[in-house]
Amino acid sequence: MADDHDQETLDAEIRYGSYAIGSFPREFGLAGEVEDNLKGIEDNDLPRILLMGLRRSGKSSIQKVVFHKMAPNETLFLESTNKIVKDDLSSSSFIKFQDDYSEALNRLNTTVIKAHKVNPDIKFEVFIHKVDGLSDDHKIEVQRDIHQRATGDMEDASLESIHLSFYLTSIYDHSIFEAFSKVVQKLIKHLGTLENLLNIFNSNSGIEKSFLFDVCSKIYIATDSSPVDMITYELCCDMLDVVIDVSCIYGLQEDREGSVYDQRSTSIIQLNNSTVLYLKEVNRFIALVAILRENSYEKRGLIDYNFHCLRKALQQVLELDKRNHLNSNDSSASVGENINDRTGNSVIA
Ligand SMILES: Nc1nc2c(ncn2[C@@H]2O[C@H](COP(=O)(O)OP(=O)(O)OP(=O)(O)O)[C@@H](O)[C@H]2O)c(=O)[nH]1
Repeated sequence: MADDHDQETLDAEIRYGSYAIGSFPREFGLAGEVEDNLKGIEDNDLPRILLMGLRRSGKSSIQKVVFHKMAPNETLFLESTNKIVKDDLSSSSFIKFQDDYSEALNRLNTTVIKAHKVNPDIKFEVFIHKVDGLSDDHKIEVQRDIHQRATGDMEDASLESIHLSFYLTSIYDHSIFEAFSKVVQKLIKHLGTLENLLNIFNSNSGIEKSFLFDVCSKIYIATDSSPVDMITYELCCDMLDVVIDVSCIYGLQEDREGSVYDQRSTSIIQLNNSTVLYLKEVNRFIALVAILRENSYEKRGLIDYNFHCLRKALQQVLELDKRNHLNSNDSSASVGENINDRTGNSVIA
């Protein structure tokens, strides 16, 4: 796919052999465990997210900020990457935000058409990146324009069936985490079940909003069915940061042994606006973070009990997925189906 493009203007790289391993940097001490978890699953079976975009469009920065906790301003010193690797699985496309994005749109169009020919099941996610310098009105205008032009190009090529999803992103706020969350959620087979479980938990516990977080990356892999607003998501991300940071400082033994996040990880933070943040460990990689009103928190025993039931149910779903996958050798399934199966099994569990 990349062979036909000019290396100066198109850089396609596989950043992650698998989402799971990529999302747990080794310094976090979990990569080995994830690898153990994935034993028995062929490398070829793992889902891949391919980041593509023009030179300096921000691909390395996104990877570093989302998965390696790099501070956004440190990305200013990142050097250009010169690798090009071809791959035909699940794909994400990144458009660098610039005044004239015609070149990026042309590249997007060519890439999508070629990739679709190779594999009609590829999902395309377009990140309109570096929008931090734009006003809110301008952002909407740019998104509408890019959406119209990109889908118009697809129609001209008689490929109306290709669905492009668009996200406005920046590494300087939580928009990149939110966008990545939505991309990853499309790869989760049992998303509906997870969502239902969270709905039941919320309604029986007086909780307003709850998220299942991939602890290391702060991507949320599922939430209840009420709409997500950015402020709530940011608050939950901050809660997770606080818990991990405090654990890093006070939770490790003197020889720095042990994990900063384990089954004892739990935290309640009461804010001065009658809101309570509630965090609990679900498994080695996933945490539940919920928001509730102070008066609902009076029934803490009930919430803890409901969480206990939720945790068991979530673990069953994740375990079931993993077992199903390991038992399934159906090589005839479409790539899209495989991606979903795999992710539900091993990537998130
Ligand atoms: N304002 C702003 N700058 C960004 C954002 N994301 C990345 N950048 C900057 O864009 C520049 C290029 O980022 P890289 O991550 O190196 O881009 P790349 O696409 O990996 O570049 P190549 O490896 O050359 O293809 C860096 O100076 C980043 O700090 C963003 O969301 N907003």
